[in-house]
Amino acid sequence: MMSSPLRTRNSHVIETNPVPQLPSSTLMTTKQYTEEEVAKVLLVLVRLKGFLTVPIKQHNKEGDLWVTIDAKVYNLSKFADLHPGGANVLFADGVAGKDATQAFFGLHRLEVLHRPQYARLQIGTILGEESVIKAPAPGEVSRVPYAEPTWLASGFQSPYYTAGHRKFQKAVRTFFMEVVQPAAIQCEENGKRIPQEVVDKMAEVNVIAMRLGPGKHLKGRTLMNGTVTPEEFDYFHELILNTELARFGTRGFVDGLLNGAVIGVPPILNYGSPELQARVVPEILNGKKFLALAISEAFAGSDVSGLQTTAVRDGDFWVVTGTKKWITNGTYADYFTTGCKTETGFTVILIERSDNLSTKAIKTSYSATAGTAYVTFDKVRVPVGNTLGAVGNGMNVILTNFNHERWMVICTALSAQRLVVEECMKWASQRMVFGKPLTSQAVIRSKLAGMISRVEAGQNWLEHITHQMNNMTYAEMGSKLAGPIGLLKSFVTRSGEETAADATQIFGGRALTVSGMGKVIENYRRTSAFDAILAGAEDVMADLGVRQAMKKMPSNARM
Ligand code: HEM
Repeated sequence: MMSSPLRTRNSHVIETNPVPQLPSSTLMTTKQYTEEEVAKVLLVLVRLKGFLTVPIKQHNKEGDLWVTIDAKVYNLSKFADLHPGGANVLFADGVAGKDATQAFFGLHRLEVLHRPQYARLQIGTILGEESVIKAPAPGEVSRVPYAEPTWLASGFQSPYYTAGHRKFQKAVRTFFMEVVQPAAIQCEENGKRIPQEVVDKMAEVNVIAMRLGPGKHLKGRTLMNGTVTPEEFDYFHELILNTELARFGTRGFVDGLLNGAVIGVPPILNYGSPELQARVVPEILNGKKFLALAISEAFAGSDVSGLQTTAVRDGDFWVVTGTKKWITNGTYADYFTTGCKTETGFTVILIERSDNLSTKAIKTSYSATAGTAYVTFDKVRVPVGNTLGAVGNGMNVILTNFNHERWMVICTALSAQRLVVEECMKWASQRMVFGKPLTSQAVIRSKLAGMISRVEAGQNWLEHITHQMNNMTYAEMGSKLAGPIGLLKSFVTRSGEETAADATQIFGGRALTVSGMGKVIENYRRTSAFDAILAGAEDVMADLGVRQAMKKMPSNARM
């Protein structure tokens, strides 16, 4: 009476006898049933006799269409006409009523199956077969080779990271995947600023404060629910934060994630008066107010000496007039850390938004979620107490601040680059051409070799510099690391452009569409140039590195 299920990998034919054979039927619902419920289900199924006797392969026609993908059974009968790829493809030989796993993953990202409107098309699983294709759970590291920095790969050691860093990394990844990633994807698409509830949650675990790096501003704060103490927090913790937040393939959002504060608050911490710090810093670190760094102008970018915004003294006030361009987070910032021309050189002044300060969004080729603005100061009156550092010492304030900003850009740029490597590794393995995976082509493997080598070289250099930062004073960093950081930034962004070009070749037309298989590559190809410009143009960075080295050439050095 009991016949055993017969199934082949390709057809999923399963013959069953009607009633007592439920366990060996073609599918088993994912819901867990009690014995009592099972009995009820059996009764219902008895009435639907045909259901148990029809093998999956016969559900292959209009109005009755099933496919299996990775041991899960999907009923596409009603969906076929709504399918974005058209109904015809679903009725093709090798798809309708069959195992469509390979066809599906050649055309869709796994996340498609997780979208609620599609997840509900799943009506069961194939008995005795395990679903093997899974997205990493929140906090989990990827097992795709080179998808993670080596210190996170199983079996590898690192001289830099402690057990504490590992614990922190896991907590940060979980937090970012659960709390930030959904907002990142939405904001990247709709161009809106980061939602306040996400900012509040980040403030709760002190992400905003930690992104400014180690220092006294962390004192008394509970970091990532106590995973690390303020005293233990070092630049490797900050590197981890920067790495994790750039893993979503949403470059505009990386800047939208309050980068203005990351680059604009350090001058207040390092040069602001205690009163100013006490008034302004807590509300920013608690996510209640926003800040932007306002240095670049239409008149001057990397050549800060050409700035034209002026600040003129009038009693206890500065009167600031001028414009600033490309100001990240500027559209919604409450404060602007602003580089101004004063009588005796340059001075950095913290300026609060007021009626005389207006901002206008600038359309860029990355998402408006970054809040890129054109800022106009129309005789804005600012208390002299808002001066950051000595009057005339602004160039020093700006230049020392650049080190941390550029190092942060390197961290996020490398993380985004590594994500591209992961995408290419996956795609080259799952994409079939002429009956073989893309990886069977030597030219593809050669491109992968190039992109892996570049990201690994950048990572190792970054970790080496980060180690120096942990062991130097702020002033030492300024004098010793400006050159190496400039060179590394230039190396990483140049690598990024090569990697974007290689990835585009590997993904072909898919790299040109903002959704679907190549969406990460499209975003990266379109936005990697931002890293090569923001915080110092690539060529200027390379030149800075060499100029700094030349300054240190011993006068008696000869060949
Ligand atoms: C559960 C089953 C399926 C769902 C929910 C689904 C959903 C989708 C969605 C949402 C898209 C739009 C592009 C994207 O977001 O990736 C799409 C495109 C497409 N789908 Fe499906 N699909 C399914 C199964 C299949 C199968 C079995 C095939 C077999 C050939 C197929 C062929 C296509 C094609 C050719 C496109 C257009 C791809 C492109 O423009 O690059 N789909 N599908």
